[in-house]
This record gives sequence, C-alpha cells and structure tokens, in this order.
Amino acid sequence: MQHSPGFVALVESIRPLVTEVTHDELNAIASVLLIDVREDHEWAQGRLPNAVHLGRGIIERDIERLYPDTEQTIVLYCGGGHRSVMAAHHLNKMGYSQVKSLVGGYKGAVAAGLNVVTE
Ligand SMILES: O=S(=O)([O-])[S-]
Repeated sequence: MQHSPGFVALVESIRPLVTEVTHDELNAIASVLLIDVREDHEWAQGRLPNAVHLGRGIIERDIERLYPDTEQTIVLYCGGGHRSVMAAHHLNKMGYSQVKSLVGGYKGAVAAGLNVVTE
C-alpha cells in the first residue's frame, strides 16, 4: 500500500525517537515480548511465530493491564514498519523503556522468506 505523504512525514518525524531492530537483531534477543500491532484481519491472515496480538487501536489502553513490566524488552511490528514506530513512541512515553520497532514488519519477514504462521 502506498502511504499518504502526511502519514509518512509524521512517521519519519517520530522514527529518530524510536529504537528499531532488524529481524536478525530480534532473533538474537533472549527474552522478548513480540507484539503484532496490526488490525485483526491482518493478524488472521498470518503472523510472526511467538507473537501476541494487540492492535494499534487498543495497545495504549490495554498494555499496562496485560504486560505491566515496563522494563521488559518489547518488539512491536506492523505491516511494513510504520505503525509500529508510532506505537513504540507512545509506549516509550508511557514508561516502557525497552520498546523497539521491527524494521520492515511482517511484509519484510515474508519477503525475506522467514517463518510465519498462517493457520
Ligand atoms: O504499512 S505499515 O504497516 O508499515 S503502516
């Protein structure tokens, strides 16, 4: 999907404030909470192994109740690495100090031939 210029500009203005990790870096993290922030229908079509689903629409509302450890390493991913930057920035502002965004997101994993779960 081609993103609109205003959305891309917004994401790019926030990206420098967020730590990003590659798929290789993600795999090297010993203990990580991997959160898929995409929409329900995207999650249903396929996801990364060991991910949990907490969509962009509810993640700020529900994260403290579900995952209260603000020191836990958390990696967020979306479809292509834009929405997860936004969500990571918000979680940082909520006190989650070890939140990262996955470069390339789910589409990047598929393009790289990495394992995904589709059932
Ligand atoms: O396309 S996106 O998931 O990076 S917003």
